[in-house]
Amino acid sequence: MSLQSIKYVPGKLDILDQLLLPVQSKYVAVKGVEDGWKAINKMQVRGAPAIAIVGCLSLAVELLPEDFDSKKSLRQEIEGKLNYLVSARPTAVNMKIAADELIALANELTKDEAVNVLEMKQRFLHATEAMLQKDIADNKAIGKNGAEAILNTCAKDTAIRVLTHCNTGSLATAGYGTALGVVRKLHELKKLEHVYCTETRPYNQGARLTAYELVHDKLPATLVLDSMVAALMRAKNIAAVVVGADRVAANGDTANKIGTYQIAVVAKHHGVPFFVAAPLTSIDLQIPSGDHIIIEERPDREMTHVGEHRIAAPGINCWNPAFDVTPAALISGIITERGVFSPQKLKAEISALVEQ
Ligand SMILES: CSC[C@@H](O)[C@@H](O)C(=O)COP(=O)(O)O
Repeated sequence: MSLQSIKYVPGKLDILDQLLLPVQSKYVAVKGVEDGWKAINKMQVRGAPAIAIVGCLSLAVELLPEDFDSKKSLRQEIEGKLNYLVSARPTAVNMKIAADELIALANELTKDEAVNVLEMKQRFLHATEAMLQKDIADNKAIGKNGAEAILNTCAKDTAIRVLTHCNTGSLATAGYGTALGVVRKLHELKKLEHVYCTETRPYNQGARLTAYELVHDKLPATLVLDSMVAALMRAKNIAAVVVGADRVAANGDTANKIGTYQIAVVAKHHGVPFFVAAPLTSIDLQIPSGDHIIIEERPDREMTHVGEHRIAAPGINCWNPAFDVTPAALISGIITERGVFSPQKLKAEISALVEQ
């Protein structure tokens, strides 16, 4: 079974259908933007970084065979299609940030008189293709920074037991993973005694995807239900929690998979450090706090059914927000490829980095 969620060569994009995992490992072709939008919306691909990469590469696949009579028409096509892709899922910011950067590039190339329409298309395609390699490099740096941060909170030679939520691994990214990259790095350093992963109802990213990755990579791991987190912290001496992010606001408030907030509350009660691991492309300095994050609500069916089998009483009302916002005050550190930031200093320190 494969752990590569995205396969791309110029003109051809295939994604591992995450709706079928772990029972079936099947790749589906994404032939253009419409396929990309549907794959993201239906969650055949999911996880904030993977959503952005698949969205942008779906546009690359569509543009490759097309001819444009002017840079203006190419620019219009790029802008319209990217904005459409942003609308597939609202909470994760990575697709929006990627779209803004690529639209800015298209604007720049349109104005540059030394660049013709063919060159403009080539330069645009290269920019989208570069996202795959950059994401893996960023994740490796996140893994290293996060492992160091967790080791720094523990006495020397302590056996590290960590808890993670949702799926943030190879399947949610171009490879290696963010929070799961931190866990992988601890294991590579021979410092990981055990990782616990939550089931992550209702879509079961933990039980289906994270558990699949952990078994595949032979990490010492145990699955727990979402309702077991407090008991787990009391019984198993958890050294740290590490989770991913869909959007981090300027004040450090973090939207992530539903259930993250209650894990952070429980971690605070037990004095367990709670880390968020995310690339800079998940950080939205444009919004002051988590109150401005749109939380996606998903169909009732994800709660009432497991596969084709109904588990909830027919007729019951459901509320199914896919994400929640963990207040910055509950977060010990935000681990990025450029270092670990305290939520309170995030905006100032990241702005200074970006200006460098
Ligand atoms: C590296 S993935 C980070 C987050 O996107 C992840 O924790 C998460 O919440 C994914 O939600 P999903 O609804 O599966 O796309």
